[in-house]
Order: sequence, then C-alpha cells, then structure tokens
Amino acid sequence: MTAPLAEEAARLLERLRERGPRVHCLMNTVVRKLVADGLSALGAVPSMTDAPEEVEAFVGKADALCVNLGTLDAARRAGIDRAVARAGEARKPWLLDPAHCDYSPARTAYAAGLLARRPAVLRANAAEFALLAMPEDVVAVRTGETDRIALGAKAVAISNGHPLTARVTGTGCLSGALAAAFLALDAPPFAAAVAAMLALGVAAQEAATTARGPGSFEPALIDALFNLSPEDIRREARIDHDQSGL
Ligand SMILES: Nc1ncnc2c1ncn2[C@@H]1O[C@H](COP(=O)(O)OP(=O)(O)OP(=O)(O)O)[C@@H](O)[C@H]1O
Ligand SMILES: Cc1ncsc1CCO
Ligand SMILES: [Mg+2]
Repeated sequence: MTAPLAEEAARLLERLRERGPRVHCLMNTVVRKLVADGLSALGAVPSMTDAPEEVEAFVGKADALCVNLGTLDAARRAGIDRAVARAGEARKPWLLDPAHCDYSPARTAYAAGLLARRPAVLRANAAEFALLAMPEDVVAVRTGETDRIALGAKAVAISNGHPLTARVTGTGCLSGALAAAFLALDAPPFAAAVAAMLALGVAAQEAATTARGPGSFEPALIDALFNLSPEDIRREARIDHDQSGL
C-alpha cells in the first residue's frame, strides 16, 4: 500500500508550513533564484552563501544543507568541504545533487567522494545517477518522467508531474532543495524525498493548467508551490511500489 506514504507526505507539508525550516544551499550560479523562490513559496527559508570563510556559520544557522555541484571552482569546492564537515559535526541532514557529474571525470570523482561522506539523500537525473555507486544507507532519488526513490530494497515510483518541468532549467536542482527542506524537519530521509517529489510533481500539474510554455510555467510553478495543500497531495499522489530497481 502506498496511501500511507502520501498521507505522511501531506503531514510533512503541514509541518513544513508550521515550522518554516531553514535550508542552506550551496547552489550552482545558474538556478539560485528559481531554487530560492521555490523554497520560499513552499514555506521554507533559504540561504545561499558559499564563501568558504562564512559557510560554516550559515550551516550552523540552518536545519539542513543542500549541496549542488552545478558550477564548481576551487573556492566553491573549499566551501562545500567545510559545509559538509560542519553539517556532520552538528548532525544536520544534507543532500547531494551531483549536477553535471556526467560531463567531467573530475566532477564524477568529486561527487563519489562526497557520496562517501554519506548525505542523507542523493538526487540526480538519469545520466548522473548511472555513474555513481549508491551506498546502501543513502536514499537515492532519480528524477525523470517518473521519479524513483530507493533505500536498499525499498523503492517507489512517483508518476506525478508534467513534461514542461523538464523544459525549465533548474527544476531538478529545485527538487533536491525541496527534499532538503523536508529533511530539515527531521523526517526520515525516504519520507522527505517522497514528500518533495510529490510536492513538486503535483504543483507542476497545477502550473501546467495555465502555462503557455516554459516561460509562463516557471512563475505558475512558484504560485502552485505556494498554494499547494496537504489535501492536494492526498488527492493527486500517484505512487507505486517499484520492483524495477534503480
Ligand atoms: N518527461 C518528463 N515528464 C514529467 N516530468 C519530468 C520529465 N522529465 C523530468 N521531469 C521532472 O522535471 C524535474 C527535473 O528533472 P530532471 O531529471 O530533468 O533533472 P535535472 O536534469 O537535474 O534538471 P536541472 O539540471 O535542470 O535542474 C523533476 O521534477 C522531474 O520529475
Ligand atoms: C545549465 C547548468 N550548467 C551548470 S549548472 C546548470 C543548471 C542545472 O542543470
Ligand atoms: Mg541536474
């Protein structure tokens, strides 16, 4: 039965709205605005500094950390290393998005090294996911037409969403940041990942009812995240047990 997962997601959305968790994002420079707006619209509080000399203080103020590799340079790597170390010391959950690790061997190796430091969740698209060996104890989220979420042998497939989502750059990055927002509630990582993929997928369906293309879809998606209700998740969730493996 998957209905309990949808119910848990609906309750997590209620809790997120009550608590307004803080999420620190080391986000690529392309999509920061979309990700910050999406987090705020849903009810979380984003911050985005990645300067090495400040990042530990920002992680200290946050309830969860989202590490996205999309645009890397030496300073950002230094910031990521310090932020992940601080999250570990402070026992704050963190999520890894190995964005574009399929484009460069150096980035694949860096992503594998971060994965060995045990984020609670890894969120990747299919090409990125195929290059990484998942540790048994890290929740894996592979987005695409169907979003697949797995922890060891437990796996579900979520078929909510709309194809326009893939035509707006950064919606994958946003999905990871939303998962970090649910992790920030101290939710079990599998439930946090399910809640985030349902929230974005159901919001995308709503946004697509008014959008005329990717340009108008983007603000409609922000509005839909703002207006999304726990009841929308209960009613619209399309979750199946997934035997196919990731
Ligand atoms: N064909 C599709 N139909 C419906 N939804 C889709 C489709 N492809 C992707 N999505 C959704 O789009 C979002 C982005 O997923 P995708 O796998 O494209 O991430 P990504 O490549 O990392 O994106 P980005 O790097 O632009 O952030 C997810 O919410 C996913 O569910
Ligand atoms: C387009 C792009 N290039 C580096 S990061 C990024 C956004 C996430 O794909
Ligand atoms: Mg990506």
